[in-house]
Amino acid sequence: MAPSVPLLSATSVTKAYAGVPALSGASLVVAPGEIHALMGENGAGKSTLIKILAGVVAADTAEITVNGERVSIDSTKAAYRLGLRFIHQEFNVVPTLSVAENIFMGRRYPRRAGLLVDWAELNREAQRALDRLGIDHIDPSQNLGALSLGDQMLVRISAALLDDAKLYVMDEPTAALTRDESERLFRVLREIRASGSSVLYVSHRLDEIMALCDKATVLRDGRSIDSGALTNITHDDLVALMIGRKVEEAYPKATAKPRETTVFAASRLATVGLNPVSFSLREGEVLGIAGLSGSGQAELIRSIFGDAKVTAGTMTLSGAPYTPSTPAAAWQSRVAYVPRERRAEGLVMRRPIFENITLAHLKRQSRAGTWLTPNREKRFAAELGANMRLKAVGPAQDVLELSGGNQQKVVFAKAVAGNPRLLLLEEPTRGVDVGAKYDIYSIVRELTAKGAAVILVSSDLPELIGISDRIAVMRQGEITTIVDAAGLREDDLINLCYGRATGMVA
Ligand SMILES: Nc1ncnc2c1ncn2[C@@H]1O[C@H](COP(=O)(O)OP(=O)(O)OP(=O)(O)O)[C@@H](O)[C@H]1O
Repeated sequence: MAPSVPLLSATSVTKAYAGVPALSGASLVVAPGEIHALMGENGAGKSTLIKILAGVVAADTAEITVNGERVSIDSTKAAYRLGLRFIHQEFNVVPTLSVAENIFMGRRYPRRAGLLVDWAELNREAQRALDRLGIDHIDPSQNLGALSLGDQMLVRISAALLDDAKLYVMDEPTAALTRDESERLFRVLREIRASGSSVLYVSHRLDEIMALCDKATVLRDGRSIDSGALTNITHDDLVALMIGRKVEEAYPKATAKPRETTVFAASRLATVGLNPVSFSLREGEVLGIAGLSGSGQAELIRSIFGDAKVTAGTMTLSGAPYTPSTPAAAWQSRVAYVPRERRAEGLVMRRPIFENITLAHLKRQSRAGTWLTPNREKRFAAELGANMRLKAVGPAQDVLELSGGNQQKVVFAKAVAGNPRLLLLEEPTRGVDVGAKYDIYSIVRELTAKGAAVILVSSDLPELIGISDRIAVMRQGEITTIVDAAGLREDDLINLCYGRATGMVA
């Protein structure tokens, strides 16, 4: 049988930013009717390759064919005309327009008498697009910007699925989705494959890739290290390919047990969206927070971080009343926070790495009289960066220029820089590669060994079980139970989140 013509082939792709290579002769070949994973460590070059295919970034060199024909992709329009669709966090949305307007952006709106936009029909058509993903909780007439990140992603995906394209490129589509939403997306992706179109799928979630994808291409340092079917490769081999070393285990072992001293306590703490909750945390303890998204996790974290008006109840920190009125006050009390929406909340994109890391701590540091000078700041940031294998030219590089996963490492470095007593983590390893995840967990362990307490909100259940000492389950704004993490099984935790009986807790 003659080998089939690839749907897309990109070879000898090179790209350097200010002389620093991001891609050095990478290649990618996608066949018709397959789901193809694009994998690699943070900074390996995945996004750069995708942006080149999307016509957003110009390659220095590239040979690209679509259905066997040589093409040049010099604009987003050119990519669109070739039947390539991109679903990307950063592309193609206007938060101030409605969901329906975003879905139909660049397309002809339905009109009445050929003149006036028929808004009712536009909304109905948008609802039909959402229906394909089984979405019935999003109102097509509301502003896109008012939706959660997960819902915004669902809208983007619905829009891309409107017309029959050849290749759908998705960069971490499930990062902000719940388990159910992800499952619905996977069903649609399998339909796309069955219809003969293809999907290029970028993700750091190996389990997802193993379950969904047919083939994978692994990038490392801007080169394609390997490409092939996923049938005969193990999870561990894939990890080793990606990061060039073996990771022995997913979670570093705790070296110390939580101590007796209480660091933080909440007593009947409440805010809008959070019914009274009470719990306490000991030195060196990690309390995981599980629950379906929107169960009150964000409200709990914001209350502790001085970013939500506490309506009832009290908090103590190291035994003293703790009433942070602003996030700045929380930082001053050595309560640190890694937010989930790092772009919006965690970083000043057009400032250097070292400033981002030390910004929140400067006041206290200047009082203590240490690392005041920019050089000291830079050295300190460089050391922290090295601990986390931050891939950057140096501490003076602007955060904007880093890959997504490396930006997340900067947010994490900022949080640990002030030696926190209480560390609040919301999805701290989202978008972070397996090797760096391990490094982040190791730093959490180092902090707890020194006596810090951690509250970890995560939708990654193995991570919650692997890192936490105890797990509080939240449902409808309440903590319904707190269980020990040791020996807890994933499906028991899922059942607790959904409020189903498990037989394991009274
Ligand atoms: N606009 C830019 N200016 C300078 N350097 C950049 C820019 N965009 C990306 N880079 C660099 O190119 C390299 C590849 O980054 P890229 O975003 O393609 O990685 P990635 O594989 O998508 O990583 P991640 O998994 O973290 O998203 C990185 O070293 C990054 O710092």
